[in-house]
Amino acid sequence: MLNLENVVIYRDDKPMLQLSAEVAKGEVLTVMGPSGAGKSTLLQAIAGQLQAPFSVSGQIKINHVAINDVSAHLRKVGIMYQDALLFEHMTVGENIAFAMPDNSHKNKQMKYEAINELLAAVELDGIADRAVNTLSGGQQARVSLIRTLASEPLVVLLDEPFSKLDVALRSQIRSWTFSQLKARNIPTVLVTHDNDDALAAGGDVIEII
Ligand SMILES: Nc1ncnc2c1ncn2[C@@H]1O[C@H](COP(=O)(O)OP(=O)(O)OP(=O)(O)O)[C@@H](O)[C@H]1O
Repeated sequence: MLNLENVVIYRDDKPMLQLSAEVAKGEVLTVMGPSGAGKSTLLQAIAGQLQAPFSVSGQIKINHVAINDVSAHLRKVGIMYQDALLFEHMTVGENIAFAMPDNSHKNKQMKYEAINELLAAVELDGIADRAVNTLSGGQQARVSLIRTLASEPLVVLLDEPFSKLDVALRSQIRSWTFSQLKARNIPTVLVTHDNDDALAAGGDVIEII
C-alpha cells in the first residue's frame, strides 16, 4: 500500500503541489494535470529522489513505512518512463537479470527460467538472447515492463509510459501493464495526459492544477 499524507511539494520553498491519497495493493492512482504542474516531480518525491530546487513535506509511506526511514537501495520503487531506457549493449535477458534482486534465485539456470516465464507473459518467448537494439519499439516497451517487474518493486510509478507507442500497440501494452501490476498486487501511480490511459487504469483519478 502507498500512502501520501498531506504531501506538499515545494519549488524554491514555494508550494507547487498538494496531495493526499491512498493507493491499495493492485490499484492504480492516475494523476493528470497541465504541463508543468509538477506531476513528474511528484513521482520523484515518491521514489525518494527529489533534488533541489524541490523539497517535500508530509509523509510518503510504502506498506506503512515512511520512505525517509528506508535507505535508497531498499525502497524498491520501480519507475517507467516514455523511453524504455534499456541497456543497449546487453541482451534482453541480461537487462532483466540485472534488475533482479541478488538473492531472488538459487542459480543462473533458475534465473533464466524465471526470465523466460516473465517474457512469455507478454508474448516475447525466446528472445532472451537477442540484443536489445534489434528489438522494435513495442518489444522494447514490453521488455522495459518485464524488467521493472523483475526488480520485485513494492510500488510502481509510470510517467507517461505509453505516450511514444503507436495507437494499436498502445492499448495492448497498456492492458498488459495494468494486468501484470494487478496480478502482482502492486500499488501504482500513473502520470498521463491521456484519458484513455486513465480509463484503462480503472482506479481513482486526481487532477492537479
Ligand atoms: N531542475 C529544475 N529546476 C527548476 N525547475 C524545474 C526543474 N525541473 C523541472 N522544473 C519545473 O518544475 C515544474 C514541474 O515540473 P514537472 O516536470 O514535474 O511537471 P509535469 O507536470 O510533469 O509536466 P509535463 O506534463 O510537461 O511532463 C515545471 O514548471 C518545470 O519547468
